[in-house]
Amino acid sequence: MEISNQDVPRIIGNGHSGRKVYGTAIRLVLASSIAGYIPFTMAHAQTAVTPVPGFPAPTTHSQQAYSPFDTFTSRWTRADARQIKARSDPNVAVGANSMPTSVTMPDIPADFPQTNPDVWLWDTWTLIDAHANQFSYNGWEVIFALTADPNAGYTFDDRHVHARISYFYRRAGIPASARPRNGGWIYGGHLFPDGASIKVFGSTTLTNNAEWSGSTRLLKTDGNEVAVFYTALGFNRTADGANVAPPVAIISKANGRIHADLNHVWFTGFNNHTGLLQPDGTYYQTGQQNEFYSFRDPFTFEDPQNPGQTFMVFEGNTAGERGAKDCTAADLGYQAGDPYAEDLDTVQNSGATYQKANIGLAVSTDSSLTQWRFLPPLISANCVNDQTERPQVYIKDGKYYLFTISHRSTFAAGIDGPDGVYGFVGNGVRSDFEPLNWGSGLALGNPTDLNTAAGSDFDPDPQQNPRAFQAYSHYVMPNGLVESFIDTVEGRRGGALAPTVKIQISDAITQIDLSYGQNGLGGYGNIPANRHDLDWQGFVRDLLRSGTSSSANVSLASFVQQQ
Ligand SMILES: OC[C@H]1O[C@@](CO)(OC[C@@]2(O[C@H]3O[C@H](CO)[C@@H](O)[C@H](O)[C@H]3O)O[C@H](CO)[C@@H](O)[C@@H]2O)[C@@H](O)[C@@H]1O
Repeated sequence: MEISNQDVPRIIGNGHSGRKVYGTAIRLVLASSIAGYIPFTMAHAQTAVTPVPGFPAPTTHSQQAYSPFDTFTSRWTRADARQIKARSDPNVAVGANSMPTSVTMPDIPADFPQTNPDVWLWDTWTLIDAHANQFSYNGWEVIFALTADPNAGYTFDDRHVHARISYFYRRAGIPASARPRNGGWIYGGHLFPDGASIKVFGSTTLTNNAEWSGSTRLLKTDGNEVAVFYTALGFNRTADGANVAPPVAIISKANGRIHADLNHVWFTGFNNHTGLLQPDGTYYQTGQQNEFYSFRDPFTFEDPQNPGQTFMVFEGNTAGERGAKDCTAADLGYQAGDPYAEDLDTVQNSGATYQKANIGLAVSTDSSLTQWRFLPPLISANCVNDQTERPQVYIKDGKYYLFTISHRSTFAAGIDGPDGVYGFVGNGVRSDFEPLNWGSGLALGNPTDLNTAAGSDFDPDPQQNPRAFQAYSHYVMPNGLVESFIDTVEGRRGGALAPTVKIQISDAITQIDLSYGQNGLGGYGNIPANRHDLDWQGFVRDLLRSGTSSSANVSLASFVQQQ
């Protein structure tokens, strides 16, 4: 039986709470199914999803767009997240709608190169404009990364409380095949002057502070002023590293200027750091509500559907007391009569109420981007996952993708999935987002046991599964290129840029491009600019005039002459 959109309950359309709603209507197609419960195959928006035997059907998400200022928050439900396992296990998910390999990052070799032997680096991002185009500056590609000192006496896992934002640069326009194996990034040093970022905390007493992720905007594409949006972290710790109070997290901004000559790139400014946002306890959980709260990782952008406004997405948690048993049937997201649905009380008593991530939204209220106002979250993952980190907005073919990274360890009881990048698609910044890839959300995960016929779970046992944590902090770049950093491969710790991979993105489906690089693995740290600032041509003229004839400069010159 088919029902038209007139018959669909008012989850969509202009009548819903008087909200302005964007986009097209949906159709539900009912079909016969297993086990005699209300049978259906969904044909919402574009993706048809058939339930996997033994698993629930995913939640119906219309992809319907709402105004960014609306109160609608989409849900990544338990019914959705259970699709990760349902559709990953080749023993279960055979045939259509399964994803045994299409969302798995290829194996990184254990002999990977360090990006720089003198620094550990992890979360990495690029110099972008308001639409996430990646700019070179005067012929140099520039990246920013969280870094720590491998020789300072702390462990790789304790690096977070010592994190400083650093920058790296390399000549633009040279193909990955002509670069050194480690990508050829030159370490530029810490981005901010020593002692500058702690000023955000004013007179608050701290034992130490750190700089966490992370995005950098070239404010005018024909200028050199940049704004760094980052998370200032303040800690009060005992000598053995225990927090005596919840860390203070302040989403902050500092402005500076980029400079470059024929030999190097450098920055000035960044002396004044402005705190922009701290959680409000209404939409976004505070440290008082939960000492393990997450509030960080700002990413700013302009939305073509709402010209003149600058928005920010960030990582948050649903406000309220830690562990409060207030997940709802909608957070679980099961269809009526689904035999594989869970009981709400059982879920809440499992400890899942400690996992309540969200992706937050804020809007700037001044032209200098120093005043911001919270808007309701875009997505919540109540009773599903505790951390939706480093969110980004990615617009392609008129579709709005929200990508976010998450860990296996932060999924709620009863849900399993790999460390990796998860994604959601809608028709606007605020949408009823459909989790990518058959409702699961998984866009690109680390290799797991589920990729082998013998596998049955995401067991990170290093013997069976030495690459379960091979890479993390994936960032999706123009043209579907995805960069990340190496965490652990066969027990070897990384702190280096991972090989770039490429995903094909088409509506609600993503698939790794195995024709990219060698069997899907491109160059280590292949993070190319897709735009070049206006001085680029002049810079290259100077370069040619200077007679500098290193192989890199010759490659650059020949590349430019082809443009
Ligand atoms: O360094 C803080 C920034 O890093 C992010 C994203 O990578 O948060 C990561 C997080 O740590 C986990 O991920 C690590 C891999 O990067 C892993 O090595 C570690 O074992 C994990 O705990 O850092 C905090 C503090 O540990 C934790 O809550 C996160 O999951 C990003 O969100 C931060 O800005």
